[in-house]
Amino acid sequence: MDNPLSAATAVAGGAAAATAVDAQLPADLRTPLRPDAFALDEEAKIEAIAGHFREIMQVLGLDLTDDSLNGTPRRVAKMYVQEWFRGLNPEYRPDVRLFENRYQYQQMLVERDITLFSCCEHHFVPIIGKAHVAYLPGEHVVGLSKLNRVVQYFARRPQVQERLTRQIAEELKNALHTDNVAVLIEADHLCVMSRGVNDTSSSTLTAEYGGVFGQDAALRQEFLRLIGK
Ligand SMILES: Nc1nc2c(ncn2[C@@H]2O[C@H](COP(=O)(O)OP(=O)(O)OP(=O)(O)O)[C@@H](O)[C@H]2O)c(=O)[nH]1
Ligand SMILES: [Zn+2]
Repeated sequence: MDNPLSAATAVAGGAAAATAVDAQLPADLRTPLRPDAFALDEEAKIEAIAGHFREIMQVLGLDLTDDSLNGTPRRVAKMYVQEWFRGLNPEYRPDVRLFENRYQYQQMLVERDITLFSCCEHHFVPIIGKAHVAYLPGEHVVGLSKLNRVVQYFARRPQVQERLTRQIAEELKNALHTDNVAVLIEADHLCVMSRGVNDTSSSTLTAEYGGVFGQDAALRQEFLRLIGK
């Protein structure tokens, strides 16, 4: 198949858009993207991926005239572009709305058990788990759902759990104007469970403690207690 990026569907400005992705994060935390990451629009990406996935199925020997298999290449392509890897598109970066902390709430706020669905960038199979985030409010508080949305935005990419954890923490620090942010992720990696070592009982925990969470062991303990650890 021809390289779809050399086709007439390529649009000017793609390079500029790609460098804007994760620009708010330190360079070593940005998801590695090609400069032409946005040269194709969503529909062109779905078409191109469907074509490639059709070839994979054909190489595997599957009969694509079968009415159950026939729609699979496009189904997978749509799932990749619009669902699993939606967080690669900076148009979906959540707008984190802050409110004035009129009630002078000073204690830790914890959003726990946030549903986490991501994809292992080494094997392209799911990572499934929970994220727990906390922050100490200053002059502002955040709309609760925005915490979940930030988790989901970075999760919906090919990922390693360490980078995902730090991306969420850095984004929240920027958005909430405070370093006092904690993120803990516990997740099952299907690449560990379903292949390779085939271990279905182990899980992976990662954490990032910013500001006073990094300095104050009692505060960290309180966070861990509140999330049931
Ligand atoms: N650090 C880290 N490693 C991960 C993550 N997800 C998957 N991996 C690991 O990435 C590694 C890739 O190692 P390779 O030896 O190149 O791949 P492999 O031959 O498929 O490895 P096995 O899984 O041991 O069969 C594996 O050890 C995976 O368990 C993650 O989020 N963080
Ligand atoms: Zn993996």
